[in-house]
Amino acid sequence: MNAVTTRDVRARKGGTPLVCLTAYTAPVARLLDPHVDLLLVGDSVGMVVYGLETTLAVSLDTMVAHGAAVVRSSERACVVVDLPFGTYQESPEQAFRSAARVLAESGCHAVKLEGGREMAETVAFLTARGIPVLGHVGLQPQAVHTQGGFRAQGRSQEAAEAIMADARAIADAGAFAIVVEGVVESVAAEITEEVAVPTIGIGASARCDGQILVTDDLVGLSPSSPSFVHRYAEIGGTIDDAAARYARDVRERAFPGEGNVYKARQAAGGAG
Ligand SMILES: Nc1nc(=O)c2c([nH]1)NC[C@@H]1CN(c3ccc(C(=O)N[C@@H](CCC(=O)O)C(=O)O)cc3)CN21
Ligand SMILES: CC(C)C(=O)C(=O)O
Ligand SMILES: [Mg+2]
Repeated sequence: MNAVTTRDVRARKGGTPLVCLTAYTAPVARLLDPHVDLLLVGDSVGMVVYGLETTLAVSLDTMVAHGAAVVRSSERACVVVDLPFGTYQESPEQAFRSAARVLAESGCHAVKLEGGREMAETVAFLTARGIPVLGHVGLQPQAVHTQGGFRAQGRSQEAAEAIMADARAIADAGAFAIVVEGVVESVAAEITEEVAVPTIGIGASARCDGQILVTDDLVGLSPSSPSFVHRYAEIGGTIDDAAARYARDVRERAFPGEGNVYKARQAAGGAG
């Protein structure tokens, strides 16, 4: 089991900001693990890795497969796996079955689910039965069709109060932390002040107890990224350059060279 537990995450309320990133694959998990407190196997995998337009079509099997890869390739970070659309909203019992499968088959520490007051009963049901839950309020990508697209939430006083009530309900139900996505700074600040567990912001200002980003956005692998992202690298350009040089070398027969071929064995009795 990885070193950072969900209890450690919860205890960081008001302390050094929690460093969180998404990971979907073994090589990326291995690289990020020493640097972060929490690795999220997000259902954004559907958009980022599988080229889907939304996260809605991501299956539990997909989350289990990527979750297991990330768990196998990390030793420090707390690993959390998103429950995908349609695998938890129906009832607390459905959520428990889905979450139990994810924990058993991936080896992760916790699950994340989107939603506010309507999901509080489910969060309490899971936490009472041994499954730590990370909440997710504000912009909820699985609610893209009811929230009017991937757009900032809580801009009116009324909407801000609704998100505040959602965060409070999820925290009171036992979530160990809450992702707060796509809200203005004043709303993030108020939630962070009011709820007892850490807030982890994405596009929600610095007034949170931690931050999370999609790693492909961070490193410049996504073709485009939301405006709140800072691209710390441009890996896309590096891959483009490598592919262009490889293509040129193959066409010019400059690759493979002398050092890139298997040598025939000098065995007695001739070729082999
Ligand atoms: N690559 C990637 N990064 C993400 O942060 C991310 C995903 N994919 N997929 C799942 C969700 C969807 N999210 C998104 C997707 C798009 C915007 C976006 O385009 N936002 C606009 C503003 C839109 C508005 O408020 O009207 C922006 O410019 O930031 C934001 C969050 C966050 N998540
Ligand atoms: C953006 C984060 C919070 C997420 O839910 C995901 O990557 O799926
Ligand atoms: Mg997600």
